Amino acid sequence: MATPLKVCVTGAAGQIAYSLLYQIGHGDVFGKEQPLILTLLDITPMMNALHGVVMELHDCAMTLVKEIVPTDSEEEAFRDIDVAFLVGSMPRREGMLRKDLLTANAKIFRSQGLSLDKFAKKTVKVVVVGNPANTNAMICSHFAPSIPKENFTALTRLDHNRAKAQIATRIGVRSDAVKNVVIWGNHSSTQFPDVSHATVEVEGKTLPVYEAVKDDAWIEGDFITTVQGRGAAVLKARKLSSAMSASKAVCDHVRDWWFGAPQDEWVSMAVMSDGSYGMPEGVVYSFPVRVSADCKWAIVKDLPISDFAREKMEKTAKELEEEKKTALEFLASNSS
Ligand SMILES: NC(=O)c1ccc[n+]([C@@H]2O[C@H](COP(=O)([O-])OP(=O)(O)OC[C@H]3O[C@@H](n4cnc5c(N)ncnc54)[C@H](O)[C@@H]3O)[C@@H](O)[C@H]2O)c1
Ligand SMILES: O=C(O)CC[C@H](O)C(=O)O
Repeated sequence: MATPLKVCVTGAAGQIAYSLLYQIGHGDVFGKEQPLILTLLDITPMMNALHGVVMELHDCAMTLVKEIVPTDSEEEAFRDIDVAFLVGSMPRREGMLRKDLLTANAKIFRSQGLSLDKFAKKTVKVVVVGNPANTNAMICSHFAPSIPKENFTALTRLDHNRAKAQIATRIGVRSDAVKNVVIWGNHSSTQFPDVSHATVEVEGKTLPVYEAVKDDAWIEGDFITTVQGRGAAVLKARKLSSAMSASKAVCDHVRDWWFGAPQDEWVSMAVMSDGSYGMPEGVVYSFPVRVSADCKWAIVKDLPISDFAREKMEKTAKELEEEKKTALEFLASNSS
């Protein structure tokens, strides 16, 4: 049997983790042959609830899970880990602005960046889910300088899945018939869900999405605002943020990173910008990426960009630059 992979989930007593942990333990992310050691981090007041989650994980009788370590210590949670799912943070409640989250959560990601730098393997792969996910990933990477920048990503796969589902429903096909949508930028209401390069298979024929939908006004209007506002709409309806669809998307993101995404398709991942498409370097920006079987992602280059698209891509980039400035200034004046 393979050596166990050491995987950490933070926010392990929260609602996303409650769905996510079963999927990881069941082999949906790292495969059905990969044994796992799970380290579960949450804050001290949540330790009782976390013990309940551990009891349930045991009761799932999952053959791949060799050991479960619940803890409120970052050192214990991150020591020698291969993969980190950074879910733990305060979610937005109704009435809160995203900006409120920035300062509430920035300190968490500074602390976790510093601890990853000290305790995790240098090859650790990190996906940040806790909001504002892109900027939290930037902070984490900033405070973990000994870990390569390409090992830090943030989740925009939920937005990617939402975009695919909206198009598939509109055309009346399965969601896997829709390929190569792109989420550009921030996991926020400024994100740009773009289907100008996307295709859909309808009755055995591959068509551009624009041609199959035959309603440019919808694609450039309601489709975009629906995807941009989907998280807020779920929050309004449930009074809690999306957890089932978020955990499914986290699994899609890390499984594709681990095993490679299908070669005829790209996926959206928020990664450290290298300036591609003229977007600013040093912010964690969602791009279309191809992922190879050796766990390496690469931004898809040279897609033609219309004036309509560029304006939207720049707007979301500007928001990320502002978030970065606010977060780093806040952390500089709040040193503990
Ligand atoms: N990127 C996305 O697509 C996406 C989608 C949905 C939700 N989210 C975000 O994911 C985060 C978690 O959502 P949730 O619904 O599971 O929230 P939740 O409140 O149910 O759970 C969050 C958990 O994190 C824990 N936590 C807080 N500070 C911590 C710390 N320093 N270390 C470890 N754990 C800590 C809390 O105690 C809690 O158990 C939120 O920020 C939410 O906005 C992101
Ligand atoms: O707080 C929000 O508006 C969004 C919550 C979450 O990130 C989502 O996309 O479902």
